Amino acid sequence: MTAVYHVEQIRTLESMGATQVGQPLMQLAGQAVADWVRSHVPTGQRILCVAGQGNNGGDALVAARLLKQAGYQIDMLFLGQVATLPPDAQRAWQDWQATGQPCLTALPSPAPSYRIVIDGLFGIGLNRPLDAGWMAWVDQLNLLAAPKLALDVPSGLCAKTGAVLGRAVHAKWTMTFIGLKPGLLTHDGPDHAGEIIMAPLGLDAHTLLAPAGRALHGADVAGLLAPRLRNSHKGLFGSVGVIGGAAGMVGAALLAGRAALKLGAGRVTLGLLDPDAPRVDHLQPELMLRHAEDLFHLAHLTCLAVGPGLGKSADAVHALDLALRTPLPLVLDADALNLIADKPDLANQLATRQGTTVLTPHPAEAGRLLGWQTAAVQADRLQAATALAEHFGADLVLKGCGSICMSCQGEWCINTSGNPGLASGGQGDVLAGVVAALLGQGLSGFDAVQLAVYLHGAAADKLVTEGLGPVGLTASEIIDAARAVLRGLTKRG
Ligand SMILES: NC(=O)C1=CN([C@@H]2O[C@H](COP(=O)(O)OP(=O)(O)OC[C@H]3O[C@@H](n4cnc5c(N)ncnc54)[C@H](O)[C@@H]3O)[C@@H](O)[C@H]2O)[C@@H](O)CC1
Ligand SMILES: Nc1ncnc2c1ncn2[C@@H]1O[C@H](COP(=O)(O)OP(=O)(O)O)[C@@H](O)[C@H]1O
Ligand SMILES: [K+]
Repeated sequence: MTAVYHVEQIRTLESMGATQVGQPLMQLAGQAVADWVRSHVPTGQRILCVAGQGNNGGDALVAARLLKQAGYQIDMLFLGQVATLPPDAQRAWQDWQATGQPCLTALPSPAPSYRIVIDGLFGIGLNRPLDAGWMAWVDQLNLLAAPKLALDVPSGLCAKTGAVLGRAVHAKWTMTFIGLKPGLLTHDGPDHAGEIIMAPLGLDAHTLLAPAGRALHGADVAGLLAPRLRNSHKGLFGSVGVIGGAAGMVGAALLAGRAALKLGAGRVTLGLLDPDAPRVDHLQPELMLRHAEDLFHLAHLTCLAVGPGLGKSADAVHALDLALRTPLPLVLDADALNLIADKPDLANQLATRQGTTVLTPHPAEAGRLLGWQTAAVQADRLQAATALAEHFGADLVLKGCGSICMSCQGEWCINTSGNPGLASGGQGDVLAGVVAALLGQGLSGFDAVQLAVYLHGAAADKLVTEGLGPVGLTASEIIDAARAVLRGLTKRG
């Protein structure tokens, strides 16, 4: 379990930790940076250290001094005002001055060839968009060929949300202090943070403060599905129904159904809305293809996924209405979510239903459900997911880079698997099918969401590692790869 802390919690930990550790945390932060650089960059190399006007700059100043002492050539670019530096950073500035080395206020021209750039412009104190002057500085840093090591957070990235506030440093590595922040893991965070290096600064944050959430890794979901007894039968693994597949969108329901089957559902029946839908899936003849309304007469169903290729016809509304009235665990995706956003009656049914419900919105669908612009959802994905869970009392995933899994109780984690190979049509249908398969096998809504989201991303990562994609990765390919990843995550008997 990797803990994730809200920015305010990091501040609390800082003040608790300063007394626990017994020395200024900034010294420890600078020391951690210097230690890391010394183990990655040969002594004597030229390094650019950039410090801004807060404690993030103080970390850079401490690291610069220690690296200078260790024999590196340091160009110290200081972009703050000495008089307004916070006390610890001011001390770090004085210590740098005492080395007799200058502080630059502009990059040398032409820019020297640096081995590495240390970014200490802004950390968790960034609280508003960068103005043109700061953006120009970030642009200058990004233009340098040397790889960047961001301190705590890539400058310009909001540590809380992962939104770029105007412009942000593209780091190859981010050394983050005390604990992970949500913004490193979601939205634009992963593209800017690069590899994350944790520097706890001697604090055992966990024992001081319960984290707000978690980063989702394979170890968190390994063993959620128990190994199967030899004396098993298909009735033990769920009978999943998928409702969708209106004219022109039958493929979406097929993808969800195939995914449910290959991720272990005992039986899968598709309820298709297209009157001319095929009666058999020749690629996956194990699927049973029916008309949508037929599904409500099947006594053996244990779980329903509604939405893949559903459309917004009267028949779709009727099927969704019936589904919401069943006590079955439900997965609601795509147009099922859009219909709920459009129709207060359906929204009310969802908010008051008793059974397990899992919502799988992408940001635009989440925005429709909340009455927010998509941009507002992306501007604070965690807040949007929290608002959805509170409003509908459902477990959910807010999809996209750094998918947020949120329980109906407000427990959350941010997925670390996946890549842009998943940004193609049909991938959401597959995810909905995987969630349904796992609900069918008896997982709770939140466990099913976490395992499905992790598997879906890890499947894409596996394919990329094997040399497929990410460009052109198809949803169909994800299904078999997810099955292979699941095999590795299931407890051995
Ligand atoms: N306080 C502590 O005990 C520790 C703090 N640490 C470092 O301190 C950082 C936080 O320090 P600060 O709170 O000083 O914050 P920052 O150093 O992130 O920057 C805050 C400063 O930038 C200004 N600012 C914010 N947004 C701006 C914008 N868009 N344009 C221009 N100026 C803007 C603020 O007014 C403030 O002066 C952490 O990220 C971490 O790097 C570490 O040294 C660990 C210990
Ligand atoms: N850049 C990305 N990184 C990680 N996961 C992604 C990325 N882009 C898309 N995904 C994932 O792929 C899936 C796409 O779902 P969705 O947008 O509903 O697709 P569709 O409607 O075409 O089926 C989601 O699970 C989403 O989290
Ligand atoms: K920074």
